[in-house]
Amino acid sequence: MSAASKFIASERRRPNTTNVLLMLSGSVASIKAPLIVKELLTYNNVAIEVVATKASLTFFRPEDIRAQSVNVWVDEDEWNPDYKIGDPILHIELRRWADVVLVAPCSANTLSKIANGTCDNLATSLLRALAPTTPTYIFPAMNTLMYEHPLTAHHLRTIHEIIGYTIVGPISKGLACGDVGLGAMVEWRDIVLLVAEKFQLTKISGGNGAS
Ligand SMILES: CC(C)(CO)[C@@H](O)C(=O)NCCC(=O)N/C=C\S
Repeated sequence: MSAASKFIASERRRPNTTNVLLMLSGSVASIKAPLIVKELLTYNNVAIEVVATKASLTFFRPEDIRAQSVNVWVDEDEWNPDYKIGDPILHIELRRWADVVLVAPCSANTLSKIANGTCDNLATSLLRALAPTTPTYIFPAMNTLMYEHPLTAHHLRTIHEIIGYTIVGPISKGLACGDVGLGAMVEWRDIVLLVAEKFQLTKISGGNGAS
């Protein structure tokens, strides 16, 4: 039984739940992924599925997310040798399931793929099949020199104007290579707050409230 056949959107929907699809790409900022997941799970009625590009796996440990009972889907989960017509297709099922998509972080490479309609992995295939009506937030994260490259502005303009994605950040701060400048992903807490506000999420009550 392939991993993909385990995910059928219609079987995964729960009433009054916000389905958050977190997409990770090959920016160092993917180190923040477990923190984003952990914080999202402090809210009521939130379900999370994570889609990781191959390059993003350099920066975080999937078990740090799977340990929180959240799936981390990778390219290998999409197709398997016994695929047959009629089997569920993972990027389609995940696209059907998502109420909101966060590309956090969005690397220069994934940004380029999105802007050009390239769909050569699970993440970009999902975005390529996504309805423009699904709120999608792009969080660029790259070195300043990459961010200031003319193609970055072109790609950002394209995905905003043609597809309608919302671009959030980047911000200026210390970068992975020691540079300080524009290109850092917005703070992971602010990513969660954006979703919480947009979907009027409420914090799970109880506990010592120290979260
Ligand atoms: C890595 C992190 C999250 C630490 O706070 C922040 O610097 C950031 O988003 N950087 C953008 C990615 C980066 O730095 N790229 C690599 C070469 S500079």
